Amino acid sequence: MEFANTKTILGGSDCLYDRQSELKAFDDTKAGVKGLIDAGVKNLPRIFVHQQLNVDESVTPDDSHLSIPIIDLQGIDMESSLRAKAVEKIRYASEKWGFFQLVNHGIPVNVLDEMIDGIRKFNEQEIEIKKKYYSRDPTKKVTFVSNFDLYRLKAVTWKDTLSCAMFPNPPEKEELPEVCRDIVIDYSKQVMNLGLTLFELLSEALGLNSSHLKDMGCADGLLLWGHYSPPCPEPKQTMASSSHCDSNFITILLGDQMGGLQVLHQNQWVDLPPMHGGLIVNIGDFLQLISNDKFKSVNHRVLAKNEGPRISVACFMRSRKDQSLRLYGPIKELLSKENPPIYKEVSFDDYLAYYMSKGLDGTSSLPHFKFSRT
Ligand SMILES: O=C(O)CCC(=O)C(=O)O
Ligand SMILES: [Fe+2]
Repeated sequence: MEFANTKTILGGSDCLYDRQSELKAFDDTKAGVKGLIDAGVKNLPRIFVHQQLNVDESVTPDDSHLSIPIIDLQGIDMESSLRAKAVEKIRYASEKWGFFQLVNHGIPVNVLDEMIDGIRKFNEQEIEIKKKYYSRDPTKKVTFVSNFDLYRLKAVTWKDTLSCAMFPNPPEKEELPEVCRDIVIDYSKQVMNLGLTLFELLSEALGLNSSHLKDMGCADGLLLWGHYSPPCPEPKQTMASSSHCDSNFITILLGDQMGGLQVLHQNQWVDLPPMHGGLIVNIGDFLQLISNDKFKSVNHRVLAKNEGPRISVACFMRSRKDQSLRLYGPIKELLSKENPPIYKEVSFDDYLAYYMSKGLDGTSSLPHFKFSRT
């Protein structure tokens, strides 16, 4: 693959290039960013260069004021005072941070480690096997792809992703890659169970009946994304994930020990330090919408590193795909004269169509669905 000598078109003072061809050349390799490293690429191809990156303007929390809340789920089913404490902390975290970290969540640490290792094995196996999964077909339950929105992005991000739609209709076992199929099945089941508990706690944190969010279908679907970001030759010029908000209800995120995830809090990028055995939860746009802005879907991003690989697994809890036309609006029980609905009703499909058409440009899609009040 040739990146350096691609046709250059000069227009005005801007140096444009045949970007589409370079994107396509990269996509056609079906080998992702790992394929570039394997091919010995020493400089960052320009499709990956992000303009005006402020990667040095981040803060590493050294005091509790700037560290993401940690929620301990130990004993919450046995003791009502522990549950009340967890619910209160979840409410605070969901309102103020849109993110929290979970400990004692019930998924054994060896399962977490195996999940990370499964994604490593998938990416580090023979390219010919990986290539068979490379696809941008949204109807497929299992795909491997670099940058699902490759052709819409201003700059490509430094990562490859294995995507598995695991609930409500999981793929046949044989459809999942052999090197990680057992752990993908086991891990996603355990995350689904944890997700159900979290939706109970989130419902209670909103002052609703425990089963409210589950009954609305928030936990019907689970999409698992395993990200793999190999060592990057020029990490300060690109990102492993650009600034974005997730579109779904909640995301349950597992990271390895490399770090790199940052969350935008009070206008500062705050590092989320890796925590072995812990999980991260973040609120997505749809939960912000149905909670009428009580809970916040917050921008986050992942820095590229010159070491690695960095591996993470994001499980997106969302409604069933076959019910993606169901309309969601602010929950009636949360509304009052003082708290009128901020958003119109919208289906997940329509929301996603707008979210995707906008590309991950770092701005929220939510304002587009607000009632205009004059
Ligand atoms: O890799 C990470 O830590 C974050 C991934 C993420 O934000 C996403 O997949 O939406
Ligand atoms: Fe995300």
